[in-house]
Amino acid sequence: MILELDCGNSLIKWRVLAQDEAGVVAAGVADSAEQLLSALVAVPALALRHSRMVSVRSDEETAHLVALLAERFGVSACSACAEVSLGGVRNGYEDYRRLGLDRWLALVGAYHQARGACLVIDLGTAVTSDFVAADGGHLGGFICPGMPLMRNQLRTHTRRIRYDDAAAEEALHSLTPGRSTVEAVERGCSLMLRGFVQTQLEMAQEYWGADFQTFLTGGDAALVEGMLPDARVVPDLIFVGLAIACPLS
Ligand SMILES: Nc1ncnc2c1ncn2[C@@H]1O[C@H](COP(=O)(O)OP(=O)(O)O)[C@@H](O)[C@H]1O
Ligand SMILES: CC(C)(COP(=O)(O)O)[C@@H](O)C(=O)NCCC(=O)O
Ligand SMILES: [K+]
Repeated sequence: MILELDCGNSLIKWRVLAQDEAGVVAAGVADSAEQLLSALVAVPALALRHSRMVSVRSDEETAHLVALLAERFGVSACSACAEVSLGGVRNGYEDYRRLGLDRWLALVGAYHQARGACLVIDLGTAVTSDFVAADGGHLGGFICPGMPLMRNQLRTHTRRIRYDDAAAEEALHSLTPGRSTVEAVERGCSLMLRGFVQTQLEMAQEYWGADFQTFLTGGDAALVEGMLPDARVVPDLIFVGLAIACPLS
């Protein structure tokens, strides 16, 4: 079996594939390395032979996780690293090592599936967009705060914005003007994200007309899914790129 990990700033997304990479045996999200280990131990008949991972966390935190996996399961994880080009895509950053590895793998995965120009939007702790031209040239992208960061900034830097997570979820069932603090904040932040996404779409149209595909991924993709009926929602897009970055043989 193969263990795949995507360590974002908020959550570790994990899944276990059958040895032939054909199917997903188990999958989940974990808050911490400890929670990940408990979830893995609970997978029936777990027999890990390989592991690959991508992390945007600190080098220390990533190394700690690699060490834990080696100790507990005897696997040495392949960690995706920065590259100038991969899977037909050329990294567009001035310094290719500075592009977030999650962005890199998501856009490599998207280009692999689109085989043409694509716009990749990842809604997690941060929201990122990346533009890849039909010839595989990465044009660059944008980073802005995601939903968790926007709401926490408001909660932390004001005196009277206070509400719990359950109320937040409820508030997003509509986007009409808020009639309570929680509705006003959650809907306001959600509209900011939609405005960002709309701008990305317009920019892609300026570059490529109608000749591109939009990919949505990340834990908060559902917040904007409705405004992009033609987008491909691919929750495991980073894992598609990860398999290209760390092939088994
Ligand atoms: N099972 C879950 N547990 C917690 N948050 C979740 C879950 N599923 C989706 N989310 C949402 O995903 C967001 C985090 O997205 P994610 O793409 O995992 O971020 P990151 O890659 O930065 O860790 C959270 O803001 C939350 O709204
Ligand atoms: C932009 C990010 C913080 C997004 O992280 P995420 O929301 O997926 O946890 C991450 O890709 C990152 O640390 N990037 C390095 C800076 C850059 O891409 O320019
Ligand atoms: K992200």
